[in-house]
Order: sequence, then structure tokens, then C-alpha cells
Amino acid sequence: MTIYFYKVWQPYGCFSNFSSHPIQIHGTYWSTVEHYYQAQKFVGSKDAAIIPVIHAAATPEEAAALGRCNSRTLRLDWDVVKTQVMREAVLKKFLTHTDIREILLATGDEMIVENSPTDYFWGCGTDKTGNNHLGKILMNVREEIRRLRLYSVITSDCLTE
Ligand SMILES: Nc1nc(O)c(N)c(N[C@@H]2O[C@H](COP(=O)(O)O)[C@@H](O)[C@H]2O)n1
Repeated sequence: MTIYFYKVWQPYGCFSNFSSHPIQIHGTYWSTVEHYYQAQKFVGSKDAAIIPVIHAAATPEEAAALGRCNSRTLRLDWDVVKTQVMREAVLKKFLTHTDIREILLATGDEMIVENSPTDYFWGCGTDKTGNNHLGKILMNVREEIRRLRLYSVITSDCLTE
């Protein structure tokens, strides 16, 4: 059975990048994956001054609005790197937070889909034909964590909180 998620207050809301699960990447804490992802759009761009503003945004909605403002210039390689940026942040989120890691692992091999009515890149869009890249990343991260868990059993290592 396909697992659909979108808003944080709906079933599987912890899979949303807007969920309140902070991450630390390259020594900096980010309130949500969405804060980190939106800020990365401007690394090395002439509008990089917006990065600390996005970092300090009170909500992921505010961070997204800042990052989506059309008058700012995105980094030149954004379309090339954005999927990798997202994967790194989503992996970090599920390695950091034990409770949601267990929820992700408990989905077994089910298909996971971001049920966004508007986004045909990260989600499936209103007619379900979208690319669902966020769902694909979540399934890939699920596999990666299973691999790491197997490795930790073999080596008696631990996944750290
Ligand atoms: N508007 C909105 N509300 C939510 O609750 C969402 N989960 C999303 N989707 C996320 O938006 C991000 C993509 O942003 P850009 O279009 O690249 O600026 C990504 O994190 C989606 O998962 N949108």
C-alpha cells in the first residue's frame, strides 16, 4: 500500500521537510530540513546574504517563502546539486532522530509519495504523475539506514542519536 504524506499534521507528517526535526550539517544547526534546503539555493550566489535570514526564519513556511522569492538569484548549479543537497539533509534528519527513524523503517518496502498538489518535482502533483523525488529520497534513505544498521550489528557499532 502506497504511503502518502504532505502536511506535518497529516499521517506520516514526520516525512515532510517542514517537520520540526533539527539537523546539524557542517557544524551548523538548522531548525528543519526546509530551512537548510532553502538556504543552500544561495550558496555562492550574489544573494548569499539571505542565507542567515533563512537560517533565522521562525518557521519552515517563512524559510520557504524567502527561498522561493523570484527576485533573488539562485546559485548557478542549483538544478544539478539540489537533489544531492536534499538527500544529505534528509539522511541526516533520520540518522539524528530515533523516533522518526523507526517510523521510516516500519514502512518496510512500501512506496512513499509526497502528495503535493502543486509540486511535480519533489512530489507527485495533483494528477499523481509527478517525479516524486522526495519520496524517492526517503526510500533511498530507508535503504541506506538499513545498510548502516546491518553494518553496526556486524561491527557492534551503534547508530548515534
Ligand atoms: N508549500 C509547501 N508546503 C509544504 O508543507 C510542503 N511539504 C511543501 N513541499 C516542499 O517544498 C520544498 C520544495 O521547495 P521549492 O519549490 O524547491 O522551493 C520541498 O522541501 C518540498 O518537499 N511545500
